[in-house]
Amino acid sequence: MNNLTVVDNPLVKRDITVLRNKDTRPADFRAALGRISYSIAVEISKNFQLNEIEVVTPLETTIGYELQKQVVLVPVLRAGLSMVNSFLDMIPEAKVGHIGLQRNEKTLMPEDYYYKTPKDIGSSVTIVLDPMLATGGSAAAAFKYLKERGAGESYLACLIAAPEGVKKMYDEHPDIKIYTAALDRELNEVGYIVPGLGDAGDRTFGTF
Ligand SMILES: O=P(O)(O)OC[C@H]1O[C@H](OP(=O)(O)OP(=O)(O)O)[C@H](O)[C@@H]1O
Ligand SMILES: O=c1cc[nH]c(=O)[nH]1
Ligand SMILES: [Mg+2]
Repeated sequence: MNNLTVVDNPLVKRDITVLRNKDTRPADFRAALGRISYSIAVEISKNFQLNEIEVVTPLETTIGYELQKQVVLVPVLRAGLSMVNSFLDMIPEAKVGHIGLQRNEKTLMPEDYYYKTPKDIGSSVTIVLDPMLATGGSAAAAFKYLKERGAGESYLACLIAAPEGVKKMYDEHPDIKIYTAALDRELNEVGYIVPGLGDAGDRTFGTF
């Protein structure tokens, strides 16, 4: 599907392996997740438009560049939080909104518990951060909320995507470009991505 870019990079492949390993402890899990997030941020930033500006070096005046649009990062709580610092390192001028969603373990439907996004989202580039795209219910709900508030140019940054989630996003939000570090085989009978990495929130914060 043309809404999906799988970031192809040897360091990302190595770090996805660290994340998949069931014996990786939370500190190493967070570190690998942060390193992959840098690569995803770079890939997404290739879409950004620039304004030319003048910059005065110690020697002369020359052409420089600034981002045309404000960037708004929107981590989906909880697991998306672990991607924020890497994106902010790359885009320090970005604003950060938050969306709280938790999948109901029986119905697999997302249940919302928190929203806070900047007012000028309509003129910004919005990047939703969530390491896991499983059924796609959470991502689709996040973009529904953001579009209701006027979001325009928007991207989804994830680490592992399932084909089911990519399809749901394509069906409901075909304008959203998804960037992932891996496209996995399928969802299992309880809605987990396989081979996957388990529950990203639990593995990030040690809540198992
Ligand atoms: O595509 P979906 O089927 O909606 O599943 C993906 C969602 O599940 C995980 O969050 P979870 O509900 O486990 O919340 P948590 O981050 O607080 O653990 C993940 O971080 C996504 O938000
Ligand atoms: O495999 C999955 C599916 C949803 N959420 C996760 O954290 N992992
Ligand atoms: Mg979870």
